[in-house]
Amino acid sequence: MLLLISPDSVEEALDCAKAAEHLDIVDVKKPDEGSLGANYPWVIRAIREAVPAAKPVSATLGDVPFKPGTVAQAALGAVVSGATYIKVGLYGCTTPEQGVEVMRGVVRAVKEYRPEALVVASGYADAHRIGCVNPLALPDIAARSGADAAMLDTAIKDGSRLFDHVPPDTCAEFVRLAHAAGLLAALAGSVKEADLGTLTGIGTDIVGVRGAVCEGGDRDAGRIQPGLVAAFRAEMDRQAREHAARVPAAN
Ligand SMILES: O=C[C@H](O)COP(=O)(O)O
Repeated sequence: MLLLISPDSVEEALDCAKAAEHLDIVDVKKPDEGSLGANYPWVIRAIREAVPAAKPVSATLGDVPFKPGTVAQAALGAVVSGATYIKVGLYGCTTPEQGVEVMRGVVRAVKEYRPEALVVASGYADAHRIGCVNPLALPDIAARSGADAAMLDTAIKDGSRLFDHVPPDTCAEFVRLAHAAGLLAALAGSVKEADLGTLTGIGTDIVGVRGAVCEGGDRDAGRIQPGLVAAFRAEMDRQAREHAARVPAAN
């Protein structure tokens, strides 16, 4: 399982760089503009320069409306700025067809510029609270649009967590559907160390985290702490070892 950490500024990205050996993807966002809030192109560029070249930089395009042209143009902005994972929060899409239309535009904009970049279609575990597409529709939306990964995060960061809205069995089904379609499966939403055993067990490819590695567990007021990133990674590695010992045939 890969660890994606979401700094909100160049300063926090430098803290991530100090813990670079413990993380896999640096995910640029602007949490004060929403759960998948988009940051400025110059911040993406500066963060790309601040973290080791071997670590991919991801950028979120925002909790986007159903405006496929607008979102495709934003996607090009993110990839030109140096991101090689492009994450789209399908906030304003109420049907799978709308999601596919938005994602097709993003995939074309990104892949025409940088074919090896990965496109991530993200839905929301608490979709029922905001009226957007069902979490289990995401793997199909991602596959039909040519994206590389399907993801879930929480839209409303009020302390409720991924498993409060999408229980582990349903997350397992999400991962199964993504893998059956040849996609990576990414999960996030106030994930804590205690969730890592379950996330490992169901075969999650990428876990996205912010609050759990911020001072005081506070994703808004707290800053990312390199020591917390290292501790989170140590627990991930411990869970991976335990899982491998339990299910040797799968490894
Ligand atoms: O993509 C990952 C998210 O930023 C997760 O943030 P969170 O752990 O604070 O919910």
